[in-house]
Amino acid sequence: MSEAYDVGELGRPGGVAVRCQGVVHLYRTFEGHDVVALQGVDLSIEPGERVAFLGPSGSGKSTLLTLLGGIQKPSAGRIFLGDEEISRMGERFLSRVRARRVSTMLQGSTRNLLPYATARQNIAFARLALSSSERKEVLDERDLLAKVGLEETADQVVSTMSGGQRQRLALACAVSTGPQLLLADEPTSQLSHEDRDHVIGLIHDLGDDLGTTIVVVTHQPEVAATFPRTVTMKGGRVGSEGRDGAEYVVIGAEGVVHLPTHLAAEWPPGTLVRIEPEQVDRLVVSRPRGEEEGLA
Ligand SMILES: Nc1ncnc2c1ncn2[C@@H]1O[C@H](COP(=O)(O)OP(=O)(O)OP(=O)(O)O)[C@@H](O)[C@H]1O
Repeated sequence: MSEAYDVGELGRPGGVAVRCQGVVHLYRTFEGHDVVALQGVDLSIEPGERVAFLGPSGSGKSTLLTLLGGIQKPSAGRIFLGDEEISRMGERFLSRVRARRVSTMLQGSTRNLLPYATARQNIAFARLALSSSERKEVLDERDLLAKVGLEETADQVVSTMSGGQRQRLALACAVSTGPQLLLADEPTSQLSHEDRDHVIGLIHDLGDDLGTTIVVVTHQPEVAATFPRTVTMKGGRVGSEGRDGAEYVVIGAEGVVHLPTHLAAEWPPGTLVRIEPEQVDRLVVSRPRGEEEGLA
């Protein structure tokens, strides 16, 4: 692998752009079958943008998040953070990206924390890979714990904390390295409404303060509604996107367009349609006359 990557250059304060080109990911099961989790994801996220990934179970949200976080490498396709292609980086560089530039909160707070350590010790552990000069650039531990409302709990052991406290600590650990990209898989599932709103509010506050690019996977409409952009995964691809409350379907590879979910049952696979350009920015999709009656 090239020695040219300067991971430090990825790490200027603020957010980083994320770009996926034709990303495919397969899992090999114990039985030797291949499961296609992602089948051609094209996606661009601007520096500092905040995006919620939505979609049915199994549509590939978590897989995409782990690829963006450099936890797994895609089977095919390319992923860029800024100008650097993480899908081609060797493990040595990738581990530095993970330690300093991208933080991933996995699903379930306990997977992100050391249960028998205190809040303070967890933050120290998350920062182990930072150099002494990098440590000077990141938020002071006391300020960080105060930001997430845990200043009184600094010396409390994680296993004695409530679910909301743990998730706030997991967030503090994730941002303690000053990442340019924060990825969070279902950070508010299994929390009370009050804790959910608190954690999501903190994620947005940190985005406001630090300019971090933020991607959150969620099944909760209340959480998705707080994000200016939503990306809905469908069958391992980006099916649709929401921008400022309006929903758009996304033209995929080879011009493929997913139907809006509420129409998919009415227009099943195999339905004949005619596509006519009405204007340069307007297409009309229609079934040939009589086709409606012909459908089951
Ligand atoms: N480790 C694995 N081994 C084999 N198949 C896997 C593995 N992880 C995920 N998959 C499969 O890949 C596909 C995408 O899974 P993924 O977890 O990314 O979807 P998801 O949209 O995050 O689902 P959920 O909302 O349930 O978390 C699914 O078919 C899933 O069964």
